[in-house]
Amino acid sequence: MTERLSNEARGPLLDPLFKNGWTMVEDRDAITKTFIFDNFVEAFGWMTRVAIWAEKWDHHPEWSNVYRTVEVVLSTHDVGGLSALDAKLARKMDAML
Ligand SMILES: C[C@H](O)[C@H](O)[C@H]1CNC2=NC(N)=NC(=O)C2=N1
Repeated sequence: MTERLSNEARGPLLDPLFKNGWTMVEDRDAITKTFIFDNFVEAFGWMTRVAIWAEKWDHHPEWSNVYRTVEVVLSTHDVGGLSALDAKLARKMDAML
């Protein structure tokens, strides 16, 4: 069962991500990061690899791509805010760079 992150759970899950370039979205319980690649093929290839995990975990990013830049926002729509799944997907995105 996915649930919104408690205050106690946030530090351990989110602080490592904040150290890695993720930030909170203003006025929303969501995290965001902008990834810049060498070129479009690198950007889209990374998105494709991430998409396979997103589908496997049934947890999907909000993201947009312009040329070699990918802007990502992660939040759990079913609970109206951040859950452990967002931290898990963020870690996978960083690991797949
Ligand atoms: C029915 C399906 O399992 C849900 O709608 C899933 C799909 N992907 C999802 N992705 C995200 N980011 N949040 C969700 O709450 C979510 N829910």
